[in-house]
Amino acid sequence: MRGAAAALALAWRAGPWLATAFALLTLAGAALPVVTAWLTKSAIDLIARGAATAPALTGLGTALAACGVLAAVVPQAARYAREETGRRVGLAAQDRLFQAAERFVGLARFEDPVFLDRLRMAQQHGATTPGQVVSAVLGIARTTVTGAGFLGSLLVVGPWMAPVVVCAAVPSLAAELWLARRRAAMLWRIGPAERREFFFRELLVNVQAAKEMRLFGTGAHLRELMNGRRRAANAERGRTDRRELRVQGAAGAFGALAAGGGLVWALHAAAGGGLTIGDVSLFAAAVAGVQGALTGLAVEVAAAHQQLLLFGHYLAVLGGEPDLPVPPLPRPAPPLRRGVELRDVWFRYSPDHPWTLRGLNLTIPYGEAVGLVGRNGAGKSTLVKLLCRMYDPERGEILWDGTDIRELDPAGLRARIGAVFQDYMQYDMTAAENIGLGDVGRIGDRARIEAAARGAGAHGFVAALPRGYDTLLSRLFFQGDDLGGDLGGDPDGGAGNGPGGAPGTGVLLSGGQWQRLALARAYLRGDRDLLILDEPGSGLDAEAEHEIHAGLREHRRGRTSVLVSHRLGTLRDAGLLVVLDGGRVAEQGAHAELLARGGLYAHLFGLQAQGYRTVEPDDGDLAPAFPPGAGDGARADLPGA
Ligand SMILES: Nc1ncnc2c1ncn2[C@@H]1O[C@H](COP(=O)(O)OP(=O)(O)OP(=O)(O)O)[C@@H](O)[C@H]1O
Repeated sequence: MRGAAAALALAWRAGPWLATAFALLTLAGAALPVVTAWLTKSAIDLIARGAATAPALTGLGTALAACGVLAAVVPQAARYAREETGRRVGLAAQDRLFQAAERFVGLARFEDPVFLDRLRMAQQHGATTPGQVVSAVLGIARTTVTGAGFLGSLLVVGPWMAPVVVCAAVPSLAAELWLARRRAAMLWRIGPAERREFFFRELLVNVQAAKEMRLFGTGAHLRELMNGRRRAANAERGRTDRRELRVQGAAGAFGALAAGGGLVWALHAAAGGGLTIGDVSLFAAAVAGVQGALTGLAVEVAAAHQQLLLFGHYLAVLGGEPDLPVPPLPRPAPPLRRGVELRDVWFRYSPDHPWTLRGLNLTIPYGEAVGLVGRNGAGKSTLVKLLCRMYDPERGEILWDGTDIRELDPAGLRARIGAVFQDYMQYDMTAAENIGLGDVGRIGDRARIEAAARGAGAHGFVAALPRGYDTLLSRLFFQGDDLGGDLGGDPDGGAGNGPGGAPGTGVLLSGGQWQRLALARAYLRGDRDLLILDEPGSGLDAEAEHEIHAGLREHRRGRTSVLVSHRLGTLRDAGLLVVLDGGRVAEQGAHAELLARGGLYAHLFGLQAQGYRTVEPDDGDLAPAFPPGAGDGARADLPGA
């Protein structure tokens, strides 16, 4: 009932007038068959009794014709009202669903397969169920009106037949409800297989996957994995369909036998003079009408029941518990004045995963450029995500100027942070939008976007694109064929970039160019209190890396920032270098201090520097160019020096 009320409320809010019109048209359509049957009976009886006068026949004929016209028009109008209601409800339901998904503060929900299955069901059924429930409720009302009308007629013509016909339909109703529950359970059961099938389906047409698929010849293998999921899901669906066939067939045959028996009685009664010919016509229409109505009722109730069971997933997502606790009245995140401190932070991605951070203690002082270093898997990106509160530590705390970030408004905290993630996004949108999404409040501010692009070394190649900043960075769509319009929009309002204003194709960027755009996106938020850059230069050529890190050094001066990089040369002048190992801070200090200490940093730095040596081993210099403790003497050989 809660689901039905929620679905109906959604439909009502989406368009009260439309919903009312839909209801009235449906009820009018329901009354028409009963009125038509009575008019037909009256006409037949008048003619059979020889009492038909011309005006009476004209009146009845005109009324029947009017019913015919209405019967032709009303269902069309009702269908339009239903479709329009469905469209509006679909939009409202989709918007509410994605708002709800956005309300989850962190990332954990999106890594939980049960939640993802539920989200898929919610997406599939959230948009359509409310419209279908409205249809079903009105369908129930329609069949009830039609059924009640015919049942009344049956009571007049053959009173004992009415309960028989009703009882004959009861098994059908019970069977439909049982089947609906089984079908909803089956859809939930096959959800994971269908989600995997969807994954393989997307993979098979994904341009990035296409390269490896062609080279490694994995297409057939992946296709088989996809088909296997479809076969398994089809087998379950087939089993359900066969069960429905058996159960519905038996219930239908039972009802038909009852109706057939009644018809035999009516024919005998008419032959014996107990019923008029008009009565027989009305009786046949009434039996068919009541049975049709009851079967329709069973189907509508069952469909609504099934939809509501599935709609439960939509409501579960909407009313889902927050993934990370937020106090009812969170404090606004204040401007950073002292720094961010991680105190004895323990974190693992779930209780099934090993600890990623194990009692990590670290202070990021205000105004300091911090460099974060460590082997693959040491936990650097995890630390970055915790700083943005994508997850909460299981033990310990993260303090923003002394306040636990769990007490702060998450949106307010994030508004104070600018970041480039290691797995940054490449949006299939225009270059301006790709940068502007860093700060949607300024997405139309072309001057700021250009300034951010210049800072990230992206302005040159963006300006040289066919439509400059308005060039679509995608080959998935045509430029200018978007009915909804671009977010950042062309200030001149131009449409396509093809010849004659026709839609043109977009452009693809290189890996390093994408990376510079991601950096520009972060620069658009460059005035934020904390700047986090996770491997911002990994795809850049040597020249670009040098140029960008010089810009970054300038940008980070006096700002609180964390830069993660494996290219240790780019971090050497960070005020504080922090080395992570085994989920803890293994060492920290300035470059020279760490080299002198001869620990992990010195080891990694030495290995990397060896690769940049200009002196060949044959020259007698077999030792690493930067042995532990070599200090600044070897600096000249390193890029970014
Ligand atoms: N979303 C996740 N779910 C489960 N485990 C994860 C997740 N993300 C990372 N991990 C695990 O956490 C550990 C630390 O990963 P993280 O990405 O923080 O390392 P990193 O230091 O940034 O490594 P790299 O230098 O390779 O980027 C790894 O063992 C990884 O498998």
